[in-house]
Amino acid sequence: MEQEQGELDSFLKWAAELGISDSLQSQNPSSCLGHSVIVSHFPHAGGRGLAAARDLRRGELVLRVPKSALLTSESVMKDESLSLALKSHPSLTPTQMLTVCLLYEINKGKSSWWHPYLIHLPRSYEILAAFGEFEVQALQVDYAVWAAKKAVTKAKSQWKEARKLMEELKFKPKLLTLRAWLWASGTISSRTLHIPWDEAGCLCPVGDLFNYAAPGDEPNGFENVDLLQNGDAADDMDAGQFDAPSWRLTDGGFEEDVTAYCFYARKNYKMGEQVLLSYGTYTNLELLEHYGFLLYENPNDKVFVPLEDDIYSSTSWPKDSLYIHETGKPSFALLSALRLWATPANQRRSVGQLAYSGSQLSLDNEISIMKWTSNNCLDALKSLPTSIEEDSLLLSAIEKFQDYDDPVEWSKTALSYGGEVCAFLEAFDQQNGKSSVDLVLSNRNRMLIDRWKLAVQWRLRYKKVLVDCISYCCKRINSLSDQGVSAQDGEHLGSSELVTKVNSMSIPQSLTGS
Ligand SMILES: C[S@@+](CC[C@H](N)C(=O)[O-])C[C@H]1O[C@@H](n2cnc3c(N)ncnc32)[C@H](O)[C@@H]1O
Repeated sequence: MEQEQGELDSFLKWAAELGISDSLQSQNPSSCLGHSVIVSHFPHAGGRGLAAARDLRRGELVLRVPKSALLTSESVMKDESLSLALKSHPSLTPTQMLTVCLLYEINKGKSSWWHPYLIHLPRSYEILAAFGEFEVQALQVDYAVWAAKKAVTKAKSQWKEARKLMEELKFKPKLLTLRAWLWASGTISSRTLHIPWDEAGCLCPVGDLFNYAAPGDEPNGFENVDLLQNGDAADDMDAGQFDAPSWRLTDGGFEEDVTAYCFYARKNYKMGEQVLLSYGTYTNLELLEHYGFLLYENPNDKVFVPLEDDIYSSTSWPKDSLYIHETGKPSFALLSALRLWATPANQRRSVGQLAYSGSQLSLDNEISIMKWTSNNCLDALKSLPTSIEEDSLLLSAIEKFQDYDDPVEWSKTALSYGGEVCAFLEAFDQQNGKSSVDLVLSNRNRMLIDRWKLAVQWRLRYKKVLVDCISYCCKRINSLSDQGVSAQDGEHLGSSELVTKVNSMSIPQSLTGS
């Protein structure tokens, strides 16, 4: 513990020497922090992060990192032999190049200029590309499994393409492995910030200690520079957003006039509160893919359910706009597409304009699409191998495993759960070639458990949104039926049947955050 603190202190001193500072007025030579922010620990919101060192006002500059302190391909390539070697591999992407640059610096060990920074990087990452087959399958939902497989395959092929260059650069054998590549690309994916001169972005000492909060919580109109390294600007198709001015979603960016990366408080903070940064607008699957975590409450989450082919073909809305919001409400485009689809084909043209503008077409039409949507969500839930209750139990079991210090106790408890827990232990033993009892406490094994937990959390969030959607549809059906016009008996019956089913699907408190 003392050693850790000592290393952190020398890192902050090194950073101060490079001109990194959280103060515009005074420069403290022994630490770059202390005036606006300090390093702190937030076990339930990202682990290590930055806390307000005093009350901060929204818009205040909280950290400045000069360009000369940024680790970019350009800055690492000041090394001539690396620069020459990279030039002979022009087909590598900017991100592959930055990944090689990072490993190149790691390969130098203590002699790397960035050594004081590099030793504070996390040991491992939980991004999708690092998922093993077991964790991939634990996601259960087809499109998530597909995204994870794609991420794994992409990482492998990028590593293979870069291997020759890394051999030419005489990397230590350990740094030539896929595992080292996954670590380096995890670092790049989860920590780089946007810079205008390199699409791979930069690693920003100290600036990469800000944890994430989704954009949208702070009052509208906070304008600042952009930092959308992996992300896209909000592309939600909901009503009211079409004409929204493209106000920026982030709170930090590279500023040419001061040649530095600057970070601002996105809202007022009380002393001790965690100062958060918005890296961009992400769904939970995207957060998992790029950053290796997800949010219990993510206003930007989107859930997709399988739709019939003729729904897609009866509308011009893009497929990725047909989703369900975190609240359970179908997206604007999904409602519009369903309203059109539920209209007889020969009448669609006449109601098209109304449907695309987001209007309800008729009570009958609205009730039928609500009913269809709730049934479709129920079918999607039933098609998954485990229920919400089972996932909740499994999650609490995984949480218990994470707390165990005694491997024998761990494995005894694990075996008593059966099902997916036993399958995990088997997969785990196969991967390690040893018994899980011997290995359970190692960091690597804790990491496997962490990834499995994330997969279960993700699918549980998915299921909860479907349940909320069913609830939403039921309420709509009942309120439309209460309007008294055109509601058919069967429909009311159907909706209460759905409500009963919905009520029986409980959501664990740990996940709802309540
Ligand atoms: C730029 S780093 C932030 C600093 C990081 N916590 C550290 O210790 O170096 C981004 C990583 O922090 C973690 N993180 C950031 N925000 C988070 C949040 N709201 N919840 C959970 N983990 C978060 C994720 O592991 C993510 O990949």
